[in-house]
Amino acid sequence: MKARYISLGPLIDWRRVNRPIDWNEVFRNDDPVVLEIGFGNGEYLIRRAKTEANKNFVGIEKEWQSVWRALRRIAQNQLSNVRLLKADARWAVHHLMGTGVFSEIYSLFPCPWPKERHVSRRLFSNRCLKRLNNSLVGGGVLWIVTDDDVYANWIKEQSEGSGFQVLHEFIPPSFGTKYETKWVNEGLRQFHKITLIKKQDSLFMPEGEIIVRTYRVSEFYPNDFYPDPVRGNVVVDFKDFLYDSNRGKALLRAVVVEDEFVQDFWIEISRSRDGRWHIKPASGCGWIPTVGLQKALDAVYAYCTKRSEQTGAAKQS
Ligand SMILES: C[S@@+](CC[C@H](N)C(=O)[O-])C[C@H]1O[C@@H](n2cnc3c(N)ncnc32)[C@H](O)[C@@H]1O
Repeated sequence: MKARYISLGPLIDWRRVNRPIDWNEVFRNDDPVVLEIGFGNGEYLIRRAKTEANKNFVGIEKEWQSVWRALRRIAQNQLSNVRLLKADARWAVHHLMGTGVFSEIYSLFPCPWPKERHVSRRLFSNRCLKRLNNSLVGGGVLWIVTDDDVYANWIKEQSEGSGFQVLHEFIPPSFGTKYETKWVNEGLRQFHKITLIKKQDSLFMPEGEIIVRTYRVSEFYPNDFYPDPVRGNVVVDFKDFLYDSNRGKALLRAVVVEDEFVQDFWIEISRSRDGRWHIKPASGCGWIPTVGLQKALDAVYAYCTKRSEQTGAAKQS
């Protein structure tokens, strides 16, 4: 059987590029750039990229399988005007997108998270809408299609003070995506379309770039290791702790909640050749450099330093 290769070329490795991303540089032209959030299998994104060759298309999606399917479609259609980001949009819109860069942003059937306790997981919160306003060009349009009445009204409420004029209409199916087909098969004949037209800047100040510091401590005491949790705008809880004395390595699991964004990752504390201990987020956990992640590292560092002082003093006395 003939092997099939799918180029990873259209997938942007956002850990290695300058942020915010310079789309003119990425596409090597200054054509308008359109962003789709949560593209799923990418049917609509690819269809538009094929028919609107004078525009560039960027898709964000958090699931690998979806990204993979979209990459396959890009390869099959030999498209050069599409790029994909495998990222959580709740983080990416704040850290990767830049200001005044998109002519249009849209999302088809975003997860409505209907349960009250999951409201914080919804995309298109007031903070997110303000940020999306910033990343649109003047007069740019953000539109969202949903089957969910509650979610449609929630988005309208969230748009308060975001600099958008809001239009609400009902439209028939026309996108041909997996979720549209699913709802049509379940009998739905029309969907909510919320169109937000940028009328003024939202005055939202983007957060600065976070640089994750690696800490060094001279002593490390692994017994009963439990740094204090962090409370406030950012919530950090420390969970499991694993220690391997032979390898001089410990792993501490941290759960960081900041705004609508949750990260669950391991912090590595390892001894280097000079005998000192390094505290850093462990590689391979898919963490993202945020204020919350920095606070988690700060808390571990503060705890290690405090224990080092206490235990050192106890040893001396
Ligand atoms: C209900 S599906 C809709 C998919 C597609 N637009 C369609 O119409 O078939 C929602 C999609 O958004 C993606 N998604 C949900 N939350 C996301 C987030 N925070 N960042 C990026 N993608 C997200 C999901 O992985 C999923 O593919």
